[in-house]
Amino acid sequence: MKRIAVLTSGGDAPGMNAAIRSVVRVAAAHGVETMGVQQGYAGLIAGAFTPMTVRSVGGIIGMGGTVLGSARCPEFRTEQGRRQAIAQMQAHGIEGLVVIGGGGSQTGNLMLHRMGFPVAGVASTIDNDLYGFDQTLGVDTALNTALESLDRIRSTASSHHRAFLVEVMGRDCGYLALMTAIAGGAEQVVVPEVETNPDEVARELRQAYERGKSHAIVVVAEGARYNAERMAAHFREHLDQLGFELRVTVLGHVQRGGTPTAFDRMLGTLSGAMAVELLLSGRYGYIAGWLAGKVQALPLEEVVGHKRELDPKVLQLAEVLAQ
Ligand SMILES: Nc1ncnc2c1ncn2[C@@H]1O[C@H](COP(=O)(O)OP(=O)(O)O)[C@@H](O)[C@H]1O
Ligand SMILES: O=P(O)(O)OC[C@H]1O[C@](O)(COP(=O)(O)O)[C@@H](O)[C@@H]1O
Ligand SMILES: [Mg+2]
Repeated sequence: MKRIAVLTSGGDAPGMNAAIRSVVRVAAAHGVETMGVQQGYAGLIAGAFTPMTVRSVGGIIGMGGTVLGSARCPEFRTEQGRRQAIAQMQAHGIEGLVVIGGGGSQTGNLMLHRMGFPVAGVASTIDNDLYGFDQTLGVDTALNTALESLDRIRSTASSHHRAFLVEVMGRDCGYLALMTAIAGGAEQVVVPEVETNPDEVARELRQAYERGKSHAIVVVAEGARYNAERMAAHFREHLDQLGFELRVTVLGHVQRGGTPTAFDRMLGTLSGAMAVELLLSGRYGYIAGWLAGKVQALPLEEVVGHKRELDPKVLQLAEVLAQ
C-alpha cells in the first residue's frame, strides 16, 4: 500500500485526535501517505480528502473532538452510497481505510470490507457499547467528566438537602451511568438493561431521607425507559412524599467534549498504530481496541451486530454500596 485514508465517524470521542496522529505517523514511518477524510462517511462519499503529513498532526494529541470532523451519514447506509465511497477512494489512489468510530461506524466499515475494500477500525465511542472490547476510546475521559460534574452536584445537593436526577449519555447502554454511579457514590442508578419501577426509586429516596441523608443522587442513563425527564414527570404528582426537594441535571454533550485523559491518549495512539499495521500486513476487516489490559485486534464480523451486556456482579455491587 502506498496511500491510505482515515476518518472519524459518529459521535466524537476524546482521544480520536491521538488516534489520527498515530495513524498518520505510523503510516509515514512505513513510507505510506495518509489522506484525511472530512466529516466521516459524508466526506468519503463526497471525496473530501486532504493529504495529512507528520507535521499537520502536530499538537493535536491533547485536543478533544476530532480535527477531521465527524458526522452521521444516512446515505452511507445505502448500497449506492457505499459504492460511491469506494469509487471516490479508488479515484484518489486510496488502497486502505481506517475508520475510527463506534458500533454504527464499524457496521458501515464491515460493509466496505464485505464489498472487498481493505479496511481496519479503531473502537471509539463514549458509550462503551461495542461488543468484544473492555473499553472503547473516549470512555475514560467521559467518565471522569461525568464524575467531576457529579461531585459538584453533590456539594450543592447536600447544602440544600435535595435529591438530584443526573442523566448521563450512553445511548442504549448503561455502562457510563453505572460506572459514574459507582465511582461517584450515587444512591441509585437507573440503566436501560434493567427494568426500573419509578415508584421504587421514589420509595428509596424517601427511605434515604428518613435515614437522615443530607442528599440523594440518582444517576439515570439517557436510554432508560424512565430517563431523567420522564422520571421527574412521574414524580411530579407526589413530590411531597420524597422528603427531599427534587432537581434534574442532564449532563449531555459536556461529557463528550474536552481534553482526553492520559489513558485515552495512550489508547488512541496504540489503537491507531495497530490499525495501520493490520492494513499494511494484509489483515483486513479487523478492529483495534482495549481488551484484557492491552490493545488487541478482533474481526469486525465478531464485533458488529452483538449487544454488549453489563456485568451483573457490578450492577449488584452498585446496590450494595448505596446504603
Ligand atoms: N447499518 C449500517 N450500515 C451502514 N452504515 C451505517 C450503519 N449504521 C451506521 N452506519 C454509519 O455510521 C454512522 C455513525 O453511526 P452512529 O451509530 O451514529 O455512531 P457510532 O459509530 O459512534 O456508533 C452513521 O451515520 C452511518 O453513516
Ligand atoms: O451528538 P448527538 O447527535 O446529539 O448524539 C447523541 C448520542 O451520541 C452519543 O454521545 C455517542 O454515541 P455514538 O458513539 O454512537 O455516536 C450518545 O451517548 C448519545 O446518545
Ligand atoms: Mg454508537
